[in-house]
Formats: sequence, structure tokens, C-alpha cells
Amino acid sequence: MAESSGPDPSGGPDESDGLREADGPAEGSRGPAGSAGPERGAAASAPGPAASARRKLRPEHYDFFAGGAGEETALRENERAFGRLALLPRVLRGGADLGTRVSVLGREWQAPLFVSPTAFHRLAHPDGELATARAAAATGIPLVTSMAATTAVADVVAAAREADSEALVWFQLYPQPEHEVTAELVRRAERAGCRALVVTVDSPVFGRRTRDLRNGFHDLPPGLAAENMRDLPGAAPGSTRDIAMWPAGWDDLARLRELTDLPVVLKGVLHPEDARTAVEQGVDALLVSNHGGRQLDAAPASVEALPTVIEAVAGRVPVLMDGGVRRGTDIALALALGARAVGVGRPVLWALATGGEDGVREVLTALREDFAHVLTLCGGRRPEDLTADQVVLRGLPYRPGGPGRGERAW
Ligand SMILES: Cc1cc2nc3c(=O)[nH]c(=O)nc-3n(C[C@H](O)[C@H](O)[C@H](O)COP(=O)(O)O)c2cc1C
Ligand SMILES: O=C(O)C(=O)c1ccccc1
Repeated sequence: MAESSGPDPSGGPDESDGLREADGPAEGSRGPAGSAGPERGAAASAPGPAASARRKLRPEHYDFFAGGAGEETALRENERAFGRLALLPRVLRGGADLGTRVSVLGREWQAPLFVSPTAFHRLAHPDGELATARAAAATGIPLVTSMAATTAVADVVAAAREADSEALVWFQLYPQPEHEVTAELVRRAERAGCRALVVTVDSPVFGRRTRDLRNGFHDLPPGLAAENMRDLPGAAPGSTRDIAMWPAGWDDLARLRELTDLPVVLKGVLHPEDARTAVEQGVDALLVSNHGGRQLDAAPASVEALPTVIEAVAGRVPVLMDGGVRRGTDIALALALGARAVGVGRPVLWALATGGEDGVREVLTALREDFAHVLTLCGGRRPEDLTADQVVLRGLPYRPGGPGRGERAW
């Protein structure tokens, strides 16, 4: 049985490692549309992992990690949407064989959890992606390394494999306007030993990041670069804008698939029709995501978009999600709604900033243990035991049509 004696990954019930309390305007205090947008971080005394990281980082780097697009509505909603959902526990389903393993693209994962791709880890800590890779590997959690990493993919995979020879690393790719550039990036990921490509498709252009615009944050500090972009035609790593965003089409995805036998995970799908098309096009998995609120500010929270995608996919491929996952109950809610596994972005960045490799190991371990504990409290013995009838909306009576009546409450 899981014992929840470890640190609460959320930083405690009064805290948040997103922006709800630790940062940005308090609920109800947001300016009218067209106002200056999100405020800079709250008082340095604000509790929580985000606030701790903020004390360690240069303000423009903290804002780069913390921020979202526009008025940061999608960013805030990712966490809030989980808060609007409750879990209905089942009882008297005991048994000794509790486990958190799930199977994803032919591999057994120890927990339904992975590290989502985030750019520029060396802005958070001098060890950057090497620390993240070692910590993820040591805890048995798969890592998706970003095309915009400040450490080359070959070095990231090597660090992970050194910690655990079985470590799983996937490569996140923004399809590039030059096919040859895309092809070379895919070759680098393959040579490094990545086991899947996570193709991010929610970024036909870069989101308008209010904080970065206000801070004038464009360039990486001297010595840091988007290392995966080295020696590629047209790329000069060093600026945050050297990763080209480009409105690719389904044809480009088909061309990409001809380049490689690696499984392709489509990241950033929110519309059920896109999910259906993706499956028909032979995509191996989907990652439901609003990019941590950094692209379309009017996008729904990831967890809100999840049920329609699950319905459209109808079990044909695994569906992953990320955005706003901060605690075991969030993982359980996403799984109950049909996700196979969930990713975390900012919690890893905050842990990296404050505690380096040890910090990342601690936050991933805490999340995994917290999930195991929640699973048990829900009457589940394995992740698949969580079902959609266990998810109800808070603030509303959930009968009729609720659990036990063959219908879902959401
Ligand atoms: C600082 C930062 C950098 C990111 N960089 C990338 C990236 O390079 N590629 C990508 O596909 N997604 C990127 N994302 C989005 C994450 O993969 C993920 O969708 C999101 O962070 C999940 O939400 P969470 O931060 O609430 O956990 C980034 C997110 C953040 C916060
Ligand atoms: O994808 C992102 O959210 C992101 O922040 C980023 C920054 C620079 C290059 C590529 C992605």
C-alpha cells in the first residue's frame, strides 16, 4: 500500500506551483481586456514551488518559464479546471496487488507520468537538461527532451542511460519549414537513442507571451544555446526565436513519417476532428495539450478538452495529456477521463531551479507516490481501474444522469 509520507508535490494545500496564488493577479482582480495583461510575480514571500524558484532566477527567466500567452487565461484554467472536478471513490475493492504501471507504445512505464518537453533548462540550473535527464531516469519516469533544449539530445540520452540503462527518452520536434532541417533533427534524435518523436502541432506561430514582450526577453545569455539546432542550415542558436514556428499541414506529417520508423506522438491536439484525422493518418499516440497556456489564450484547459478527444479516438491509440497537473488527484482525474499518462512541465522547472537533480527527483517521486495513494483511496488497484463515472463536477448536484446511471456527469 502506498503511504503518502513524502512531500506534497503541490507544496501543500495553500500553495500552488502554477500561477494561481504564487503569481499573477488574484482571481477577480484581472484588468479589463486590453489592460496591461498579467502582473509580474507576486510578493517574494508568496509560498509554493513557483515562488521559491522565482527567488533563484533572474526575473525575465522566471517569467519565461512561468508565463503564458495573452492574459494567461488558458494557463490559469489548466489548474483551475482540475479544481472543478471531484473524484468519486469506490469502496470494498481491496486486494494486495496495488500497482501504478501502465503500458505506452509497447513499453511498461512504472507510473502514468512523464516529463513534458520544456525549453532551455540551463536557464533554470547550470546542469540543465543533464540534471533533469538523470533525475527522470533515476525515478523511472520517461523524459521528452525539447528541440529547444540547451543540451544536445545525444548528451541528454547519454545522461539518462548512465543513471538507468533502460531509461526512456523521447524527442520533441517542431516541424521545420526546411524539410532537410527536420530530417537532420530526426536523424539526431534517432542516433541519440530516442524512442519516439513528439511532434508539436499547436504552434503555427509563436504565442504572444506577454511577460517576455514586456521584459524584452529574446536572447539566451552568453554560453547558452539551443544545442539541437547547431550546424543546421539557416539556424544560429542563441536567440529564443531561432526555433522556427511554421504552419505545417497533414502532408508535412506524412513526409515526416517517411523519414523514420520511430512512433509519432502528436502534441497539442484539442479538437476531436483533428484527433480523428490523426488516428486515420496513422499517428501512434496523441498528447492533448494547450501548451501550458502559452499558445492560444482562449484555448480550453487541457483536461476540459480531454473527454471529446478520448471519445473521438475510441481506444485506437493511447491518449496522453499535459497542463496543470500538480498532484496525485490531477493524475487520477486525467486517467479516469481516459488519459493513459500525464506530463508535467513547470513543476519540473521549479524543482530544477531550486534543487537541481535532487529537486527533480524529489518532485517526480512525490507525484508518483501521491498518485499511488490517491489510486488506493479511490478503490483502484491499478491505473485502468479509474473510470469516467468517478469524475463529477463540483458545485453542482450530479444526479440525475450521474454515476451509477450509465451516464457521465461531465
Ligand atoms: C518554459 C516552457 C517551455 C516549453 N517549451 C516547449 C517546447 O519546447 N516544446 C513543446 O512542445 N512544448 C513546450 N512547452 C509546453 C510543455 O510541453 C507542456 O505542454 C506544458 O508545460 C504543460 O503544462 P504545465 O507546465 O502546466 O505542466 C513549454 C512549456 C513551458 C512552461
Ligand atoms: O514552446 C514553448 O513554449 C517555448 O517556450 C519555446 C521557446 C523557445 C523555443 C521553442 C519553444
